[in-house]
Amino acid sequence: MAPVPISPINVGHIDDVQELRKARPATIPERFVRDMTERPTPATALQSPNTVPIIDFSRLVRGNKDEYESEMLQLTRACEEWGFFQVINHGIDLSLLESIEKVAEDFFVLPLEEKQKYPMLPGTVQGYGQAFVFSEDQKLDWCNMFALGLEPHFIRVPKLWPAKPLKFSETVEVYSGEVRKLCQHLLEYIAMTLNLRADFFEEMFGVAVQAIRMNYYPPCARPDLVLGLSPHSDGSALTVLQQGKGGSVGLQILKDNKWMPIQPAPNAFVINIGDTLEVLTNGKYKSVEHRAVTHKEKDRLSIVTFYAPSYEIELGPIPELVDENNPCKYRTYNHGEYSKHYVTSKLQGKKTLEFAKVESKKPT
Ligand SMILES: COC(=O)C(/C=C/C1=C(C)CCCC1(C)C)=C/O[C@H]1C=C(C)C(=O)O1
Ligand SMILES: O=C(O)CCC(=O)C(=O)O
Ligand SMILES: [Fe+2]
Repeated sequence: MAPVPISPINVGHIDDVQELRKARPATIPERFVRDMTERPTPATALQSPNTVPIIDFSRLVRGNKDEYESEMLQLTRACEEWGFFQVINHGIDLSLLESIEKVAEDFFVLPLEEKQKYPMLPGTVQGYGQAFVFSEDQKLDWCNMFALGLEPHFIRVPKLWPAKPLKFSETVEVYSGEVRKLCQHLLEYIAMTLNLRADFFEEMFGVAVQAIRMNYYPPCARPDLVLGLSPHSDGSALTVLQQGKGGSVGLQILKDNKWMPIQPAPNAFVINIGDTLEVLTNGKYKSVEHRAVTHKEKDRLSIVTFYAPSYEIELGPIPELVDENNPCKYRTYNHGEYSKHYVTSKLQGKKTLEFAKVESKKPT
């Protein structure tokens, strides 16, 4: 008997949102219209746009004793209470931030046929398209994505690196090298806020996995009905997000059970703690749920770097961070398996982290 083909995932037809925007249909296609409970919150019900803590990186690196100590306190508070912070004076050349934004914009404005030379196939996470779609009846995000695995090199898929715009690959390489160093330094300071050795994470992570994802959100005639990106927490250890200049305010985080918009500080990166740090710190530092909303007239671009341990490592709560007041909440698992679980599950709040939770003991 002929081998039975493994059934491909049937995701149905996925409309490209930039093309939809150009066609301006009279109504938003049903697959993008969210159920009432999922729709963006009316502005009046949002948490006021309180700014997430701002960390002045230059004060950590070369501040005097007082500056260093107050910045470290701020960093601790950010990781414990917010799971999000913005980093200013990060030392990465602003011209590089402009260049990555420019090549990303130039990529997204290419004709659809050109972008579709690099398809993100159903069930995969690299290339151009929509990730995390696994069925025909799943709601779609009002977003076009382009994602590439970067480090270690074996996760690269060379045929997905675009030929146009000409400077795309070169710019991604230089930018990612700088963001990688920033992640390494931030993790050193984060380790020290936990009374761990500065090189603790660097040593544990091995050759860290790094990926880049560019998200483009065209304007939407009915931003009240759709989501730019479904609520989720990131599977990474750290995520570094650059928001395009002049775009709408689109990122929202779940703070005290209410959605709060994040107003980007000029030339800053938004950093968030991913699931992996939540597990390693036994929940002391939180990976916070976030989503993106769209705007009636403005588009928005975000350039996101995921930084995570090598797939080989086994991880679980750091023993120093577990005690009778903070009992072990997560099991030990292989990070490669978690990554696989993450990229094969739909974005659904913090659901993917259930993979790592220790089953709660039933009262006897
Ligand atoms: C669309 O992709 C993602 O959202 C994403 C995937 C990142 C990855 C690649 C694009 C290439 C292969 C590596 C990796 C899975 C990291 C999110 O990344 C999160 C999820 C995990 C797990 C993680 O480490 O970052
Ligand atoms: O575009 C944004 O602001 C959010 C992006 C994001 O959360 C992600 O890519 O994981
Ligand atoms: Fe995210």
